[in-house]
Amino acid sequence: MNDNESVTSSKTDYPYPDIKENPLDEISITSYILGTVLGISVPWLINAKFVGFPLYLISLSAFHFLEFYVTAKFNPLKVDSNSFLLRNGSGYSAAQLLAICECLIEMQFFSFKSLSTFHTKLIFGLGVCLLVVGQVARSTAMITCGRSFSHRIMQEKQDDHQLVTKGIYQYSRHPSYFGFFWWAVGTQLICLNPISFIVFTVVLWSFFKKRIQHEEQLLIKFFGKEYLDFKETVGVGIPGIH
Ligand SMILES: C[S@@+](CC[C@H](N)C(=O)[O-])C[C@H]1O[C@@H](n2cnc3c(N)ncnc32)[C@H](O)[C@@H]1O
Repeated sequence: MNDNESVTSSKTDYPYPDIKENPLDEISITSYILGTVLGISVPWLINAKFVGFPLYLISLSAFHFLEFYVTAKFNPLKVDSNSFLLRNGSGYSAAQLLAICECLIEMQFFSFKSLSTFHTKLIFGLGVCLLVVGQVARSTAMITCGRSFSHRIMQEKQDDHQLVTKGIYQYSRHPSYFGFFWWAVGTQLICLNPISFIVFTVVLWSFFKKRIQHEEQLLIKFFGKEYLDFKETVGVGIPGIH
């Protein structure tokens, strides 16, 4: 076996992910914790006073696991321990903490945290739909974009960076942001969290608006008219972001 063969998977052309960027102890512990949260939350659904909270924990652990898994499977050259997206900035951690505290406090002290009325059932049902659509869109976008996807915005065009306009990109030109936004809004609807619903919607809307503007300036620099034509014909799917 020569040096090249020793680092190349026999099933794909991809070199093995960089081991220095992928501390195996950290990755295995993170996966274990996410699996534990999922493992505790699934049986909790059966006897929970309010199913929104364990369902939220399930969607949160599945989301962060899938961020790493899909990157590792479909874009292995870009996978690293940050691919779980758990270190997604202090604002993101604070928002998730707020959502957990709000849900637990309101479950204790407020009667609206139950699926006993038509309105709460409707909000909960809408939340489940949004989080499923959001998660499917997010993971499908990462798979479709493949090697051109990166959690960090590329400031320089990489040799293997190709403009993706097919598959789910025919319906949204930023399907992973579309997915993230609606998934996050959906999580707050299933929790029946009025405060966090407003906070998540406003903060994520402003975040993606700025991010898309910045990302598109670079994409126009990389792909010129090809990107301008794409921008002209395909929308984003987040209200107020064009
Ligand atoms: C976090 S990914 C998000 C991709 C896209 N904005 C989305 O929501 O699906 C960011 C990277 O994807 C690249 N990117 C964005 N749109 C792309 C497209 N249509 N084709 C190829 N690369 C794209 C950007 O250059 C950036 O480095």
